Amino acid sequence: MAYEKELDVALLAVQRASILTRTVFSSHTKGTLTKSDSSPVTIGDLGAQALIIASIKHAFPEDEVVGEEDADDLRKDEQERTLVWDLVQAARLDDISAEDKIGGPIKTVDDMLTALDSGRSNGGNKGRVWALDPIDGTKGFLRGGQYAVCLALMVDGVPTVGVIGCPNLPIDDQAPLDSSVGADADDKEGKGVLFGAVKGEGATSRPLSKGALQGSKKISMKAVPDVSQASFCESVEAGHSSHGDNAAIASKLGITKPSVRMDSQAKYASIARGAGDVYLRLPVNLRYEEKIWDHAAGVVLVQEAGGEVSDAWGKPLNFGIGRTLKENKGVVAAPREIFPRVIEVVKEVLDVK
Ligand SMILES: Nc1ncnc2c1ncn2[C@@H]1O[C@H](COP(=O)(O)OS(=O)(=O)O)[C@@H](OP(=O)(O)O)[C@H]1O
Ligand SMILES: [Mg+2]
Ligand SMILES: [Mg+2]
Ligand SMILES: [Mg+2]
Repeated sequence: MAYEKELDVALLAVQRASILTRTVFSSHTKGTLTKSDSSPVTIGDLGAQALIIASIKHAFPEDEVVGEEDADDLRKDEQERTLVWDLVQAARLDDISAEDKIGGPIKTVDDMLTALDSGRSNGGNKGRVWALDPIDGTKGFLRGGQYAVCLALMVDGVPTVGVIGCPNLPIDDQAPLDSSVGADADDKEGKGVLFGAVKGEGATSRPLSKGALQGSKKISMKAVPDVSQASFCESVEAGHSSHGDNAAIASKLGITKPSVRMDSQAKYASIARGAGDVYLRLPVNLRYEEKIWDHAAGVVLVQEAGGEVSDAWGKPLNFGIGRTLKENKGVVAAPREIFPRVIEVVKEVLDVK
């Protein structure tokens, strides 16, 4: 299979980082700081980024990484640095050969900071670049909702390998998708899914474990013969996606089921496994540039599960022009057969604004 080693390393790296994020999710100490754009970042985001970049750099030293976070805060704040270091040391896969494939534990605090700081690539459309969101849906992570650990390899600007760890999603791909999935989520028994996909090779899900990779199953989007029966997912935060426009689109499509609101790329994963059908992310503020790490892994998953993804005007997402999708506004994802109808209605709603 193409990109077999890349997929293997990405799955193990995300699995190990999820051990760390789960520790923080269930702890009172989340070490939350506020970033310059007033969004939150926690010791979970920082620790997960350090672990994943260390894994990638061990297996593929020449590859570049576009990561959401950096080490600036930890270099200044000794208390926060110690909290993250303790977490990073404790997060280990309990299968030694799996742990070896991703380089084993990070050796020193300096190595941790170097790894965390190695996600500053500007991306582009040449060569191999990983897009990393160590915790996507940080607000959901803090609120007790869905969050996801997301990693994608882009080759010449094209998302090619995508891995998403969702510690709070039910393992069962067919579990019904309703508002309870997005709210008051937990990572207890029966929860925790690791999704993977390679361009041209299909998409899979398996339980998130603490050891070697186990039991993968092929996933695919659900057939939707009647678009009015579709269910759609959207962001929890009204500032990230226009709930009003999303509702107008659903209504024009004849959809009567209420939307399922959940944080993070768990939305892409949920439609890719056929639990939901459509993901609508209509822009609220046209000046906002979507970040490549918020979409790259989810896009591979949906495409490989039988879906299509574009921006709100039906334009393909361009991942090869830097750290953001500056040529695109909004995101729409749906099964291939109903995608043209969904985009038609999205455009109608946007045109009358
Ligand atoms: N204004 C605006 N518009 C659109 N998107 C934004 C905006 N501000 C932030 N972000 C990004 O949204 C990421 C989380 O997206 P979600 O779909 O999970 O949103 S939500 O948490 O359900 O509200 C979130 O990712 P994380 O920071 O990784 O949590 C942000 O990168
Ligand atoms: Mg994100
Ligand atoms: Mg994030
Ligand atoms: Mg963030």
